[in-house]
Amino acid sequence: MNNMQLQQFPDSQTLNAAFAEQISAQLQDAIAARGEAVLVVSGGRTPLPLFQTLANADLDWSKVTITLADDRYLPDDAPDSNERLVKSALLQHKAAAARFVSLYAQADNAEAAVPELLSRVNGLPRFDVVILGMGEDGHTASLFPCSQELAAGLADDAADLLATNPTTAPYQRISFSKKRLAAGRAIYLHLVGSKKLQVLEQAAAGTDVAAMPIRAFIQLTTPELSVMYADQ
Ligand SMILES: O=C1O[C@H](COP(=O)(O)O)[C@@H](O)[C@H](O)[C@H]1O
Repeated sequence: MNNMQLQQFPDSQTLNAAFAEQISAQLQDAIAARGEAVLVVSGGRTPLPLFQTLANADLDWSKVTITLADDRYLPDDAPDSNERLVKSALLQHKAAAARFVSLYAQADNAEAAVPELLSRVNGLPRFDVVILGMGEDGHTASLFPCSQELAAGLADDAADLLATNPTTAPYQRISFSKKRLAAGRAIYLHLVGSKKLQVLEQAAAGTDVAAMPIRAFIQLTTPELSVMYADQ
């Protein structure tokens, strides 16, 4: 069963302007209702221009906590660290006042870092806005179809986060579980490029979540997944 809502934009500049406005309005509503807001973002290549736009949003960022849906298990100065991207593009300008919760802790490997990271994220309230990305294999966050940990990451009784070991992508990963992400008040999927739309259509046409983990979010009903898409 697919319940997603697709918002299609003529280009990514128009998408980013509208998306940043929507996100700030939802964070503002959360602050008005509960005194704070939690924003979960993704890494990879897609979100950079969105982050640059959102960083200038007029919002009381000091009441906003930002974390990542997932990260590569890398220190924050590594070129492929999602945290590095967030710090350099989103936690700037007005958004520099936000609190950032990192998914990196120094340990022998990602699995060994999980207990400390779990205690770091345990106190976070329900996420107000979750922005997911998607890979061409249908992975989202770091819930990869190829990884042995996928079932644990998709389980209804999953812990908030886990280490994953993709075999088709570099680096060990730390990922929030489907359960924790899907409990968000608003859940978006941010896609740019026709190849990504084809992958989404392929995902929407089937039901096997293990084959394409993004399906776990396409199937959500409360809230429905909002897809923000532009061809380029
Ligand atoms: O590895 C990752 O990939 C996905 C998709 O990234 P993109 O470069 O195709 O936009 C991303 O959502 C995730 O956060 C990241 O760790």
